[in-house]
Amino acid sequence: SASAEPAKNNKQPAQAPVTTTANKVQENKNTLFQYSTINALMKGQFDGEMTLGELNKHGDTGLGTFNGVDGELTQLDGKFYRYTYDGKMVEVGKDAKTPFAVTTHFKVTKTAKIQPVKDMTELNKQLTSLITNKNDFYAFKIHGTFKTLKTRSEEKQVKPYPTLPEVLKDQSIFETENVTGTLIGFYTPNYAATLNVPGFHYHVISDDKKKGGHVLNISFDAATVQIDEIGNLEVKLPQTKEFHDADLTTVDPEDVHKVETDQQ
Ligand SMILES: C[C@H](O)[C@](C)(O)C(=O)O
Ligand SMILES: [Zn+2]
Repeated sequence: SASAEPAKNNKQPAQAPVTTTANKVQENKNTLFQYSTINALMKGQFDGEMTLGELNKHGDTGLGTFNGVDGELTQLDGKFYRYTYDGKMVEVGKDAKTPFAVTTHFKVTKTAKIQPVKDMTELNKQLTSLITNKNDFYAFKIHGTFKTLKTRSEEKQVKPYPTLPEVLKDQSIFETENVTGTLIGFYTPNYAATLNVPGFHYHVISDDKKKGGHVLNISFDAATVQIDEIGNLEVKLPQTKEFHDADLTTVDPEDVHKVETDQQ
């Protein structure tokens, strides 16, 4: 018999899924990629497997450190720089490895005016007022002339590695004035404090690529901040024995706060 005509599908076409603006925004939000976790770094896991070349696939703007915690890592426009223990800024090739770094393909979702900032507490307060979703992650970029800048770096360690707080007891500190450059910052919600530095974490690099490091304090006149609201987090977990064997729940976020901020 003649093959029956396929039954007319007289059903209405399936309704397109209703997407709320939130979902729509969610789909378009950026991703933060990080290798390893701050708790692993705090416990002295200073040798990662991830190369900067690999990291670069996940972002063009970021911060972190190098294996052996050999100085401060700042990534700007897809290039990596090390601010060394003795205060030199050197560009680093893509074969170098990192035990902890965060990066994103920086995408400006909003810009805002920042009023004069007398210290980091003030900067954090102003950026907090610009954070619309406190449980999202954020990346920031501020290009300007920093009236005062206090940064740190640390010396390359040898095995058996101490903990990060042990290393940073001997951090080197640099205080400079009138530095023109780019401040790169990340905001991590407190609920993610075992993964990344809770609150704000900034690294800086001068336009002349001579100064930089992990920012302990800063002041500047009015500036414009570029904000990148992040709605996705990708954590690459080290496939190392030390990562698999570690108890990563015993780090006190207060200890992280202490090593990440100005204690002097
Ligand atoms: C050790 C270095 O300063 C790093 C990873 O940027 C940080 O912990 O703040
Ligand atoms: Zn840092």
